[in-house]
Amino acid sequence: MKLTISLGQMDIVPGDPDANIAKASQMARHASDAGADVLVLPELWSTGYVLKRAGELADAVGHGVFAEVQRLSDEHAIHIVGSCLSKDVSNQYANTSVWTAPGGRALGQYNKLHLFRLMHEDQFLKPGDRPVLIDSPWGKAGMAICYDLRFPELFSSYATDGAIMVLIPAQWPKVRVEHWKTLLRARAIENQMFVIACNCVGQIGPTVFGGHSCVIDPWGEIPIQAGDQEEVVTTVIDTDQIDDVRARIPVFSDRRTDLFQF
Ligand SMILES: NC(=O)CCC(=O)C(=O)O
Repeated sequence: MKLTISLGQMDIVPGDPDANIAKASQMARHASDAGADVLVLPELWSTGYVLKRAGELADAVGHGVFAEVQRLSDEHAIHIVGSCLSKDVSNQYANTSVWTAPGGRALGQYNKLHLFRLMHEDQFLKPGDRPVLIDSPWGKAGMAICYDLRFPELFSSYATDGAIMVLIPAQWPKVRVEHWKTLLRARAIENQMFVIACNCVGQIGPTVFGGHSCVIDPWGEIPIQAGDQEEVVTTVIDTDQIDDVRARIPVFSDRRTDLFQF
């Protein structure tokens, strides 16, 4: 099955949801004009890492920025995935990625499992308590956010549970962009699935973000990779490629499940 994906590599305006929603709106229009089925946005794209202002900037899922995304998804008939600051009924904050589908519905939501201490997430946010696999119209899709990329067991659990792709919104600094590229490729190759990752660009405080948003196929090839500027890039993937790669090198059948847990 063919799936057209756009990555909206945004230069996030810190602490200004209105400015970022305007950018997301332009990106959704651009992606829709390019024929995309799914638009992926970065991690915390509506606010950036201004976690000290979570009380003012976080929204309950379904409200505020999440409702704006639903409006964009309906208007442009496009699925949208990206993470924003959320709050729950007890006013606890999380880094939440929602898969928003046209027609006024969300297919699922995921709270970042591994909080990134270097950017103080552990001081402000509550970690997620479970992996989330979305039943998308193109097959099962695992949800991950940025630092989660360093934890291969999350990706291997998704693959074992039938994922054909994992979507990763991120704010990954330029200084470690080689880790970003290497880990994304490794996760795709070792799990023989598509890895779809959207980073941001620009600078927030002292941190410069690395861009290089990309889609990686189950063989480790990179059909599309952005540079280090704000842009929307689009590519078409064929989910049937997964069966071809898994037939060529049957790592899932060859796993030593008698020795290791997956
Ligand atoms: N926002 C993040 O989770 C950043 C993760 C990161 O930079 C890393 O090196 O890992």
